[in-house]
Amino acid sequence: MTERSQSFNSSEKHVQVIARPRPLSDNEKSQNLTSCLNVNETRREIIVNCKTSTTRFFNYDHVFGCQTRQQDVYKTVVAPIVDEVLKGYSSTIFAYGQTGSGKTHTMLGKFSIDKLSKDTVTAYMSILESEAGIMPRAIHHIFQGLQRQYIDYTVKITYLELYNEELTDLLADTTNEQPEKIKIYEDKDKTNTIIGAIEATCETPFDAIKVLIKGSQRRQTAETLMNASSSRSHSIFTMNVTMKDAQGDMRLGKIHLVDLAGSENISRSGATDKRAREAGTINQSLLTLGRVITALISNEKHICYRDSKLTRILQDSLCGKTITSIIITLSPANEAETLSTLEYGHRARSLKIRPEINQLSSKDLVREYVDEIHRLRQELDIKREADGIPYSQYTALKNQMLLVQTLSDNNQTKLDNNEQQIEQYRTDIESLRRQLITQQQECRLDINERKEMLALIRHRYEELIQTTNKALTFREQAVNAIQQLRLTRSTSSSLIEQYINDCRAVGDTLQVNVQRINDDIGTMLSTCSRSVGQILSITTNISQQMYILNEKVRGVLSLAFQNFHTIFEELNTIYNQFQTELDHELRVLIDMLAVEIKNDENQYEKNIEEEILIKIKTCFQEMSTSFNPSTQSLWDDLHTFFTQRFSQMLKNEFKTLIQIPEKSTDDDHQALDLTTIRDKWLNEQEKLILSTHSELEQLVTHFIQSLTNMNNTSEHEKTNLQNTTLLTRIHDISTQHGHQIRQLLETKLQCVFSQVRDEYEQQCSHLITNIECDINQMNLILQDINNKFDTSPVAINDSMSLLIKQSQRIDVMTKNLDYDWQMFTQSVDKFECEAILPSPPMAIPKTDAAVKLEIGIKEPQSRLMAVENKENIIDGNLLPAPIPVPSSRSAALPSIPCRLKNDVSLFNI
Ligand SMILES: Nc1ncnc2c1ncn2[C@@H]1O[C@H](COP(=O)(O)OP(=O)(O)OP(=O)(O)O)[C@@H](O)[C@H]1O
Repeated sequence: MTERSQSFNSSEKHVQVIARPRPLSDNEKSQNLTSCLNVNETRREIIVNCKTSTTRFFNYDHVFGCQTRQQDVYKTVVAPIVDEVLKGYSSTIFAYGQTGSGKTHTMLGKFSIDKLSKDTVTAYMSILESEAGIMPRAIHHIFQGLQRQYIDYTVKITYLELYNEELTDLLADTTNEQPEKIKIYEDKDKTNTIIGAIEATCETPFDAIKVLIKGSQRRQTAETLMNASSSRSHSIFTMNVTMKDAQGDMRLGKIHLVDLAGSENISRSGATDKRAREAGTINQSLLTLGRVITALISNEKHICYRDSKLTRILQDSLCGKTITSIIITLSPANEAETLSTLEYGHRARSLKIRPEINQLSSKDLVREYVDEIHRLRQELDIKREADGIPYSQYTALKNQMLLVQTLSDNNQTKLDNNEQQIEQYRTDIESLRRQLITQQQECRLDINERKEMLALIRHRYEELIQTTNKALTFREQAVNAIQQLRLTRSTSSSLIEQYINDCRAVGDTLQVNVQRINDDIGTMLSTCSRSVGQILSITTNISQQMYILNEKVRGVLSLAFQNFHTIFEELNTIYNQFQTELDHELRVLIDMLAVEIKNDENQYEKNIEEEILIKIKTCFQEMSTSFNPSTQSLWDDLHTFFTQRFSQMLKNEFKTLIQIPEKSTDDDHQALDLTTIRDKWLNEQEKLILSTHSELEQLVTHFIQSLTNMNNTSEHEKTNLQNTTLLTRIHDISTQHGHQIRQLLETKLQCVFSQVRDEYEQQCSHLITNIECDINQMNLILQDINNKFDTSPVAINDSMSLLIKQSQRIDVMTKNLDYDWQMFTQSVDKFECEAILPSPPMAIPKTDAAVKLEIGIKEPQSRLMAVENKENIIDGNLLPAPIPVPSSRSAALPSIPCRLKNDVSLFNI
């Protein structure tokens, strides 16, 4: 047999006592208090480790550990009792213990009042939460059982508070200023009935929960030192359940859930004055309860129920027909109170009970009602007698009553007759009722569904209301925010307008400034472009000037070269003339010698003749040899001299020209001393001419010396006649022609140099003037640009960059000019090398005397065959030695005029 089923079927039982200690609170832990309890749940035993006395052991019907969950307490202790209530038993569950030991926690639990007050459905759902106590769980359990087991039921709840021996209806309307006084009425059966208390009829568990919430909120609490929210009152939550099963049997179930006030004594709780009274009263009630329990245990005749309202209300619960349980709650840190509570519980456990089911059939009910009517009549008689009604009247009344009774008896017969009819009707009604019940059940199910739906809708509605409230709050906040925004916007818009105006003003100023700057830049740009144009025109001008100069230089050079050519032609002519004359004289001499030789032919032996012929031939050969190199050397010297002079002259001239603009551009502050340069140049030219003159003289002297050497060589041949004559002739010729050559050269050179000098002077002065003019112009432009930059600092950067670009371009142009000049110089050098060299002397034509001399020489030669030298005699012509020319130049040596004409392009710059 299970624990649940075995509990109340036996005839006699004792009051169930359950012990439930709570864990140490944070406050107790902070005070380093320790638990005096040990719990053995299996053996249902509590061990108290007493500090002052020996260890105490207590056994109960159930013992829970301090960590036992609410649902386990309910399941173990309360659920079996509720099952019995649903069968029609009455039951009472007390929570007994000192303040703060956990009575309210066990009975109501952390069934948050705030939570409950807000949302009933949520509260109801939280019944099954871990911290919910016995009351909400019992409500849920009872309604579940009723819906499952019975076809009809009513649940009525009363919720009373006993405070200071004053009963308060916790379900009464608080707005009613004069609430109805609650009285306890005791009938002749010594049964106490409470009159004036509201019985809340609950159709659904939600209604019951609502009632519980309402009562709990009203429950009066007071603060003591021992518990911050101590309950100083007893609360009695009663559920009366009338159940009707399918057979029509009625059952009356009843459950009292009693949360007693703290059981502590006054001194230890610290209560004083009013609180002391409260505490005293509390203890008095509990003492009475204890005394009642003791009396019941001792089977005393007189049980002092009437000593307190608590015992009067709970009289039927204590008298034995009710299933009674006491849950003793324990504070483990308080040894004395714990012991007191444990002893109280232990004593209560001896209380015997014989629970009876409260089941009534319809006949029993009718009989009960008839008995009740009879009892009431008797009471009325006694009352009337007590109130002094005259007996005659009473007799008359009694007769009347007897008459009524007779009539009643008659009627009773009729009634009995009718009763059968009624019984018949009842059977019919019963069958109808069954049908109705079936329909009702269906409807109930439907209603339940609808109720659940309604509950859900209500839940949703409440949520909606909450949301709407939130939305309204939010709307208000939004409206406020919008108003603030509007305010801010109006403030901001004025500020923004002001700001825009300021910006516009600044913009206008900026525009004006930008316009001015643009104008300045435009002016500067136009100035710069003008300057650039001017610089370009200057550059072009310089280029033109350079080109003109170049052309002029080329003309001068051409003229000079023509002059030199003429001079060389003349010199060549002179040379030819001299050569012819010399040749002529030599031939004359040879003829003379030949005549003399013929005359002396007889005087000399053949051997001597041959010897003399050899000697003569050698002599002429040497003469010729010594003469030709001399003349060749002379031409070489002349060529070198002219080449050097002319080249140097040209270089100096152009360098001077080029240095002038360079100087002027590099240093604007240095004045050009062109006159000094020019004078210097002229002096140098004069010096050159003088040195040329002296060198020419030296050359002529050298020439004469060469001829003298020739003479000496001739003398050396010991042919006095020949030598003397030849020497004399040669000397004469040399003197005469050397003088002529010298004079001619001097004249021509002076003429050429003066011409060249004049031309150069003119061109240079003209060119320098132009360049000076251009430079001045450029300086002016630069000055102008500088002034512009000074007045318009904004455009400095652009103009500077432009200027830098211009100066870079000028640099480039200068470099180009320099490069062109170098090219030009190189071209001139090349030209000099190619053009200044005189053309080689032409072959000397043979004269008759020469031919004769040659034949005269050749004949003995052919005879002798020993002394013939073929190198210098080719095809019978006597050739002069070739002019030594450097090999590098010999490859390209065209005639001077042709070269000048063809190479004009070389001088283009
Ligand atoms: N078994 C338990 N487990 C955890 N906490 C508990 C337990 N019993 C009680 N408490 C806690 O102890 C404190 C006091 O409990 P409770 O208010 O129920 O005591 P009480 O006996 O009803 O006091 P009073 O007589 O003053 O009303 C509460 O904070 C409660 O949550």
